[in-house]
Amino acid sequence: MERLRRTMMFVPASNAGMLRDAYIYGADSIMFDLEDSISLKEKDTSRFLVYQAVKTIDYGATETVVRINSLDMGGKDDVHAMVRAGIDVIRLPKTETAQDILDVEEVILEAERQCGREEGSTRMMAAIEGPVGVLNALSIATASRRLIGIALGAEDYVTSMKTRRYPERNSEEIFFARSMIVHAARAAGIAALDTVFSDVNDSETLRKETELIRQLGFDGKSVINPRQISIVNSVFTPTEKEIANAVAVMHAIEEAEAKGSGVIALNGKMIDKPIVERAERVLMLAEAAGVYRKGE
Ligand SMILES: CC(=O)SCCNC(=O)CCNC(=O)[C@H](O)C(C)(C)COP(=O)(O)OP(=O)(O)OC[C@H]1O[C@@H](n2cnc3c(N)ncnc32)[C@H](O)[C@@H]1OP(=O)(O)O
Ligand SMILES: O=C([O-])CC(=O)C(=O)O
Ligand SMILES: [Mg+2]
Repeated sequence: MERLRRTMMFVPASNAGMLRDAYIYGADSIMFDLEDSISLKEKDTSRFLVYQAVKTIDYGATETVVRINSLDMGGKDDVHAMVRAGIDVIRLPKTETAQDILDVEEVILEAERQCGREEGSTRMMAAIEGPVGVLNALSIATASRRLIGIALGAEDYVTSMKTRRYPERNSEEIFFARSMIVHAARAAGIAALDTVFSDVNDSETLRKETELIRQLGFDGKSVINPRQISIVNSVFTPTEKEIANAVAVMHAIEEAEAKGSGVIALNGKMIDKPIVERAERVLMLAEAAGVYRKGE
């Protein structure tokens, strides 16, 4: 079954209390940040705090991700510590080329060998946060078998594009980047993850933005605050109506197949292979989210 990645919550690694409690809020993944939310002075202590947290806290089914620094800014030490601690996924920020991925992968492999961790078991994801990365999205997404997904980092992206974010105007300034990322991820068969929404008090706009990215085909979104989790999770969880429709589609196609046909009408709408595939995916996501059980 596909792993749910509806929400990936950033947790500043300098905050021991947040590191301890981060998994209780129900995000599918938690992402310890060693990069831009950490001041230069705090980098070493933050790395040590995450190392201790990942080694000693049982995060249960929650996926653990760490956002490292670039390799020339402490990223090598980040990778070694995180691989040793047993992190699930290493996220490379500001990825520009496939070579960036290969360079980090080399350090990961070296770290796995040094600490006796199974080779290949540390997964990776790449954040794309600038025009070069956006234009290279497909080669980045296909650079390594370790990659579980690619993500947009829109705050850095709009800064390098000399604009800002306009969530109140349908975010047209990031539509091209989002489209490139979702296409590259789908072409590579990995997850597409959207960027953060930074106004933690504006739940209405967050919901609208999440509905838009679901419409574009994304799997989930990064969040920065526990209050954002239930909103994003609910948008990415199939509704009762969607589940009932998917079940009806599966019944209809079974009926058609029993009669030797691959097409049938359901309430006036044609059902054939791609519609059945979509229904199967709705049921798989619903099952993974615990709102549906096969056979119901
Ligand atoms: C562009 C980028 O790079 S984005 C990625 C980097 N940025 C980050 O990681 C920021 C993460 N988020 C935060 O630091 C905070 O949520 C802020 C600064 C945005 C808002 O802070 P606050 O207004 O204090 O948050 P709020 O009052 O909602 O906090 C409520 C509770 O949730 C906890 N909490 C808030 N954010 C987080 C988080 N990201 N992870 C874990 N716990 C959190 C708080 O510690 C607090 O816990 P408590 O009730 O036990 O004291
Ligand atoms: O990756 C993210 O969503 C957060 C981030 O660093 C950015 O937007 O620049
Ligand atoms: Mg960024």
